[in-house]
Amino acid sequence: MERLVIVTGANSGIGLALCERLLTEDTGVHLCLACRNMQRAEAARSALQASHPGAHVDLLQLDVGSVQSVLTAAQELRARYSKVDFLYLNAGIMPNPQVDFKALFKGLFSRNVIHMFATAEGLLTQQDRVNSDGLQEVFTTNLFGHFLLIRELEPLLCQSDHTSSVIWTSSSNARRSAFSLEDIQHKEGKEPYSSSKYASDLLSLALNQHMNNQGLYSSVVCPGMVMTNLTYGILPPFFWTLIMPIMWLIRLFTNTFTITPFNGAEALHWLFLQKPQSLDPRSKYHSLTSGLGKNYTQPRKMDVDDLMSKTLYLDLIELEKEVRRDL
Ligand SMILES: NC(=O)C1=CN([C@@H]2O[C@H](COP(=O)(O)OP(=O)(O)OC[C@H]3O[C@@H](n4cnc5c(N)ncnc54)[C@H](OP(=O)(O)O)[C@@H]3O)[C@@H](O)[C@H]2O)C=CC1
Ligand SMILES: CC(C)CCC[C@@H](C)[C@H]1CC[C@H]2C3=C(CC[C@]12C)[C@@]1(C)CCC(=O)[C@@H](C)[C@@H]1CC3
Repeated sequence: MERLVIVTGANSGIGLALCERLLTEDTGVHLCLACRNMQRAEAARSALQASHPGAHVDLLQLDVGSVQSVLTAAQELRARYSKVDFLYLNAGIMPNPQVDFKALFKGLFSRNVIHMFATAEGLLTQQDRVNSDGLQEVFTTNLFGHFLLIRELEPLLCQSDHTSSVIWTSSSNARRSAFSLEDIQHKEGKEPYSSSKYASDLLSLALNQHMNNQGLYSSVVCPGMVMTNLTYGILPPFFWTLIMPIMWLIRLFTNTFTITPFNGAEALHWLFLQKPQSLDPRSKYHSLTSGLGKNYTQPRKMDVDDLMSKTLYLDLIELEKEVRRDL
């Protein structure tokens, strides 16, 4: 039977590469590209249909950073479809990133150099802002908008005799110490990206605990270090041109430098082929590329605990009530 796959942030980078790979895997797949910019979404659909003539590709206007847009989009999805098989929560932002060059230089000569290149731990800060809903923008885009979308799509995701998969594009940059239950939106700190990605790891665990019995399974993925609009935004273009040979060289020493969106989409594609019941809710599934260019997926245990994940889940439900009240 035709499987319906919704991908947020599908017009570029890892999301678009995933769509390409899914159509190559299964020409019968029914894709829905959920994007904030319809011109870019149209361009993505044209590219997909050029390489896969006759492919079934729908478009949906969705800005996950806006509560009203999520509610409107979910209503449209409920009107269009009777069930959802895969929901890839892939849209994400890292606004105004700043590289700490002092830490980078220090790290280059430390024993942690590989870890530093794999996770960017301690290297990056961002400048967040408050959106028109009065919420932190990174938190809303990377986490809360997606949470609301799942809540709104429960009738399509949770059905008897049917399982559905929700797959978060998280990151190895997710770090417990960047996240606080006292400040889930990360209003205070300078690492909203890391905080939001750690929150997605916690939330995925909670979703499994609350919703597996309704047929919904959640997983998290790290695509590795991929050259996309998000990464190109971190340094000026001339700098990237300069260091690109170094990036390919680093790839020989770490399997996390997947570099191309096709490689980065490896774990997202791999999860499409698995039975959701067979997956480990406490593992993050990493896209990896060997020095010789072989792609593979590897589960790695996450630094998450049940109490934190449950508390975050309840806090998000509370926040959801508040934003609905304020609409
Ligand atoms: N690149 C990397 O090395 C890594 C990336 N990731 C994650 O992968 C995911 C995909 O990013 P990547 O492909 O790298 O980067 P891109 O910038 O290429 O893709 C991000 C996508 O998200 C969309 N998006 C951003 N904000 C919103 C919004 N408010 N509503 C709807 N869509 C939105 C973008 O749309 P638009 O074109 O309109 O901006 C774009 O399609 C992100 O979640 C990112 O955090 C994780 C680890 C590493
Ligand atoms: C001199 C060096 C060759 C310069 C490269 C330094 C940095 C700009 C990169 C080193 C590690 C990279 C990295 C990311 C972005 C660019 C670097 C900081 C990510 C943060 C991109 C988004 C993610 O989610 C992470 C998994 C990436 C981890 C590594």
